[in-house]
Amino acid sequence: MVGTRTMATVSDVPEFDPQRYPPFPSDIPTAPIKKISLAKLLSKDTAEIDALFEACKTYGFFYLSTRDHPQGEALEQGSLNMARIAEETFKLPLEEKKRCSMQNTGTIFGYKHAGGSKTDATGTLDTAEFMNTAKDSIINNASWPIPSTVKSNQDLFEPFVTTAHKTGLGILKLIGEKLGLPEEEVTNRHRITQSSGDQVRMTRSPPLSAAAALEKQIATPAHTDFGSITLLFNWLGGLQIWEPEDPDGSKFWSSSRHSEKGEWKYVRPVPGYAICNLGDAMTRFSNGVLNSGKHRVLPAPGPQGEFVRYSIVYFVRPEDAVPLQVLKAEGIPPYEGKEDEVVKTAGEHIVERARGLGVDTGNAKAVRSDV
Ligand SMILES: O=C(O)CCC(=O)C(=O)O
Ligand SMILES: [Fe+2]
Repeated sequence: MVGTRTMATVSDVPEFDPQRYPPFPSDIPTAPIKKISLAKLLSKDTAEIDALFEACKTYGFFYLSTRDHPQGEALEQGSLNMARIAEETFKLPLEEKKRCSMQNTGTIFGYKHAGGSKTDATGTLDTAEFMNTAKDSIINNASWPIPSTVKSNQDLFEPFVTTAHKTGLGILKLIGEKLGLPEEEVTNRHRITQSSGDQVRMTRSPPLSAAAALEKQIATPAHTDFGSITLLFNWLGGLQIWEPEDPDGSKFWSSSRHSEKGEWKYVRPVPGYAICNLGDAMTRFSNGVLNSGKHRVLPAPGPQGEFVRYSIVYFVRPEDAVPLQVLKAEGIPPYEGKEDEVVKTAGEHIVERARGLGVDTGNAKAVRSDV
């Protein structure tokens, strides 16, 4: 395989080419996250919904099948289209990528160059490039700058965004039902027509280097996603999730994720499955019942580490105007904080997170109100 790669000229060989990737090593411990069938969820299979709910209360991560229902097949095909566009996008001249930089949008939409954030206290820089395209640029004519490769492929973005949003929302509704939330409590917070932080993220990070320690090659540092649910497509390993040592020692898994005790476990990429995880908004809405799992990305281990790594992510987030507060339902412990606590909206929270990433959000509110 590698032989063919070195014989061909660089431009002949796509970087994103899952056919060429060797399997994930069989001798590395991986996180035991559950496989959930999209077809069974869509047919309201109660045992499958119970398994989904259990996954969301523990790891907050699960595999979602993409080959047992046409909706899943559309998602998988869409993710492949997105990854091919990602390769074209990252090859664009730096000026074109910087025209769309997060600094220019003043928010989390747009381009982040590799090395845009720190991965540890000694200032080691991350190695992943991101291009984030707002759902609202695709569906609702928002005027954020987008690169030429996204503009010329709007016809491929549109069905991917629509299907990913519909799939994510469908899962959120099932989880909401288990918590005792009426369906509209979930749907009215995630309408595709409303301004939100939903986005398609394309990522690219370099192969494993023998010259540096693994901890100095972090593509994306430890974080939790801050929306409601994330649909992730990756073809090479490298994603790790945090497994707390004693999750039952805390009242909820969601609080044990802050524990210093535990270990990072790789998530094996499995053909025919997306990886889904909940974000912080769901932990907040459910007062800690649901877990937004901590994770990070390293270069892929073993022979997979020879390849440039791409991933495609769709983030479903609450509408900008939604207050991030505990919801009332039978399955949610009542909020015990101050009644008069100032509650942030999802839109405000996003501006804060962007600032945390070093983005100058000085005029972010003015820009966002254009949407
Ligand atoms: O690339 C991956 O596998 C995960 C990316 C991720 O966690 C993120 O973009 O939030
Ligand atoms: Fe993430």
